[in-house]
Amino acid sequence: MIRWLTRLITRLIDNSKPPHAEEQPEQPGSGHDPAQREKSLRWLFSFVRPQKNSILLVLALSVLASAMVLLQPWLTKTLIDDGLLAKDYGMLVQVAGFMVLVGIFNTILSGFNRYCHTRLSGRVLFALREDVYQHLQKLSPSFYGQRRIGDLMSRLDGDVAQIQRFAIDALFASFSSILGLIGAIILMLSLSWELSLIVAILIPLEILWLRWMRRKVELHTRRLRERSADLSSFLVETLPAMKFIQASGQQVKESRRLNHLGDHYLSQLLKLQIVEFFTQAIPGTLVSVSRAGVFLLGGYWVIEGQWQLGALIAFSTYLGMAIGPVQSLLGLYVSIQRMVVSLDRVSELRQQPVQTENSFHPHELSDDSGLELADVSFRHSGRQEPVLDQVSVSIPAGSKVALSGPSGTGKSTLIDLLHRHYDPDQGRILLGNTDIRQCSLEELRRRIAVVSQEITLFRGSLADNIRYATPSASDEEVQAAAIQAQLGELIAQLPQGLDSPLGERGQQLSGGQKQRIAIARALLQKPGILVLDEATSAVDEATEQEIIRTVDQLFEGRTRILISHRLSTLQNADLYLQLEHGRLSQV
Ligand SMILES: Nc1ncnc2c1ncn2[C@@H]1O[C@H](COP(=O)(O)OP(=O)(O)OP(=O)(O)O)[C@@H](O)[C@H]1O
Repeated sequence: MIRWLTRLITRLIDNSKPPHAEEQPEQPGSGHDPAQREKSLRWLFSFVRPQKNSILLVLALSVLASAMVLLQPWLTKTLIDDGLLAKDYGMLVQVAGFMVLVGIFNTILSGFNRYCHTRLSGRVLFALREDVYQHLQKLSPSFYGQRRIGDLMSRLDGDVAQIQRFAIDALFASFSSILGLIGAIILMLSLSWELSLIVAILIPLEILWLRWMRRKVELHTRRLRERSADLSSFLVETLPAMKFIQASGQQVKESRRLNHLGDHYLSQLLKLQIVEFFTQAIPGTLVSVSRAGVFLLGGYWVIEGQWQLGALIAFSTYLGMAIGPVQSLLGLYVSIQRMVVSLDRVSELRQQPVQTENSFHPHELSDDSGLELADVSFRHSGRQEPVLDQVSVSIPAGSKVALSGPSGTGKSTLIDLLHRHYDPDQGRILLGNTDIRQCSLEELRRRIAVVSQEITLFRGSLADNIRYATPSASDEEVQAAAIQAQLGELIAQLPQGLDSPLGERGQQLSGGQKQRIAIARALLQKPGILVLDEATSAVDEATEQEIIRTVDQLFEGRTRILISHRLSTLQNADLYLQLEHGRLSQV
């Protein structure tokens, strides 16, 4: 069933490229490959399938709701022809009473239907978003280095919601439309088959028109989604940098940029609205013409006494009911185009290759394992020069290593390779005797704690931030790690001590305080290898010496790798390594 549906939709949308496609530079997420689309649609329906029971319930409710809607005009017809015109008071009271009951039942039904529908639709939305987010969690820093965060947000938010709207809302809308259409046609035929022909002429005309317009809708929707991503990117980029913008006196320039982006978005939105207006306007006009035709011909029959007034009123209501579903089905055809744009954009993220896969059968690691780089070469994608060129080094377990080298030479990249954010192009990295590609990623990253220059802090208390990588740590352990990392003074200053909230990204803390939080985090992680990558650059030399003494004391017997441009940080190491021009040498 799902396969049939995905094929049908693929065929509906892929029989031609959008206009001017050849003039457009290929955007990420603007794929037109039918096989790819079918795969994306199958992925989409994999979130709908687990909701089978809820779907059946909502479908059953929709059948009932459609029956209630179809009943109303029939009751009106009975009221007019058998009650009013036949002057039958009993019938009049009976039908009026029944109408009240149907109305109450309809209200209860539609409230319950809406509740079930929202629940189902929300479940699909969150499952979809979670799946994409989980995939994004596996992607390497190079992916994030190339992408605008605002664009990713726009895909995860706006595009996923657009897809969900189609996957659930539009499918139900089409189901009730088909039901309503079938019911209305049967009742119209029973009233007058001659007048029913009018609907039969309308439908092909509308289909032809919409087939022609849908390509334009797709093109303009794609452009609108891109403009929306531009706006999100702007906000994501500038809001966290407000202090810098103020210090540089560039507020007016940034406001102008926002205005400019807003104008682009608005003009694209208006273009889309114009296209959608014409898409709807022609079918709307055809409906008015056909309704007038029914009243002319049917009215003539009533005047001539060949037909009853109630039947004409009921017929024209059913005509409206038949045209409504036809239009919403054709509208669905257009909304598929909108959904496809979003599906392409989200699938493009979902299909980003994961560079470092987790091992299926991870090897055990021991805590006192030495580290070895054997002929390791690595080049960042898009760069000519390798960062590491056949690097080999052996670091015995428990040693203190000083790693230095000019800025931009690849020290942090080397650490990223240890953490498997990337895998070497050539060579192997061994922990103990195990290639780190054969370890569990989680275990590897727990065993190698990296404290870097850029400290990530989240909203939450100081304690929550310290135990981020070790959520099971007790309050006492958190307290001990904080004191060891020289955070005692900060804790004393904060109103609620360790439980004080840090605010967004810890903006109220100094650089040195943030670094000490990161060191406390690493202490709590109890790693076999600790890497301090310029981790103490934001504290004065005396505090730095104090932290390094503490680290040496606490991590005695464990491997420590210190990266710094300050010579004082690198004192008393067992091994001095210098990285330059891709080569690692002992000094
Ligand atoms: N994701 C990436 N994509 C492409 N190139 C990158 C990426 N990350 C880093 N580089 C490049 O790799 C080289 C090494 O960068 P890296 O950050 O490892 O240097 P570093 O020695 O740690 O520098 P610093 O001492 O200034 O922190 C630089 O030329 C940098 O521009």
